[in-house]
Amino acid sequence: MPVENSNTAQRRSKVSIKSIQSMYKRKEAISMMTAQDYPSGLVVDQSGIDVCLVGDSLAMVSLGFDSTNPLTVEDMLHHCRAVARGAKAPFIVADLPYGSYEANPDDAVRVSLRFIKEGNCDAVKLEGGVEMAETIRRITRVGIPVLAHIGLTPQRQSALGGFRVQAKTAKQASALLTDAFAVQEAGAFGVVVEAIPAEIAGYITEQLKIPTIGIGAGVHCSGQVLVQNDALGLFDRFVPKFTKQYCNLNEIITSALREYHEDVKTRRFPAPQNTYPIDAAQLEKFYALERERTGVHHNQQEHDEENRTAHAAML
Ligand SMILES: Nc1nc(=O)c2c([nH]1)NC[C@@H]1CN(c3ccc(C(=O)N[C@@H](CCC(=O)O)C(=O)O)cc3)CN21
Ligand SMILES: CC(C)C(=O)C(=O)O
Ligand SMILES: [Mg+2]
Repeated sequence: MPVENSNTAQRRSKVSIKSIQSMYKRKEAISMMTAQDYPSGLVVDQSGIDVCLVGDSLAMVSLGFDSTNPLTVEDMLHHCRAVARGAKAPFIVADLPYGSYEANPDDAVRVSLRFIKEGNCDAVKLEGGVEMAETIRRITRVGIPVLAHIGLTPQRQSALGGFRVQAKTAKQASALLTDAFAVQEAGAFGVVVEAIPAEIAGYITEQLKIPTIGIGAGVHCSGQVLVQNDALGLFDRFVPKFTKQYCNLNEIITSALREYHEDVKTRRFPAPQNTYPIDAAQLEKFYALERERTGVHHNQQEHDEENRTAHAAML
């Protein structure tokens, strides 16, 4: 099968904050997908997706934690750098890790600068509404675009009582709208709205003059985001209602690895085409050297015979 070489494939141009704003103005839906390493960043790049989120969900999908909270800044920077090597064209947003930005705006500015300077990202994302407005203002003031995240904020799952749908009551919906206005006013270039009723997300989208990026928030948002592992069927824990699984990579990969395992056991792999030859004269010479060294006569036919005997004994 011919494999498209990324060196010869045409490179699309870099998505900027300006292109995001122009998509929003044209009412063109913004597509965003997470990535956590070089290959997952590469496929986000190759599939034409606009925005690549290095989501802290990687704590769960790549590192196997039960929540996003244990992820450190150093962990996240390591993943961001790998994603950036693969996702050349998409606008790259880094999720600020839990505990790195909440205590005060100075911390938030410092850590955000690290994600631009050392993480090779274009923007940062942080969870919170009204209470994070001052922090968002401070980060944007030093020239770093901020994506806000309201509704289900997974880093606060303990206070929320788990990964629960938000804004299901009129009062909570009003509070969420207040959060949305606050992050917009603070200078966020967009806001992720997670796990809220579609009508509320649609209403917030109408009210704002910055794009809403929905995950479990219905079709009326300005854009959509999914965790790549969920979309590809490469995660073993939960399947949120809002996920659309486009393929089942877990199944495909497991069956491929089973086949490999069988090939090794049955010695179908490696086949001659996976094997390096040696010039016959050189091989004869080598055996001659060995005869001299050991005094034992040894040739390839004998060697093959030994292998067959050993294999038969194993079965
Ligand atoms: N793989 C993965 N995908 C995600 O979307 C994701 C993560 N990890 N980690 C961080 C957060 C956690 N998220 C989640 C996790 C579970 C549900 C979930 O199970 N929701 C229930 C509804 C619960 C209720 O009744 O309110 C569902 O059935 O969709 C939702 C969001 C979203 N984020
Ligand atoms: C689900 C998205 C929005 C996220 O925050 C993540 O992947 O961490
Ligand atoms: Mg996140």
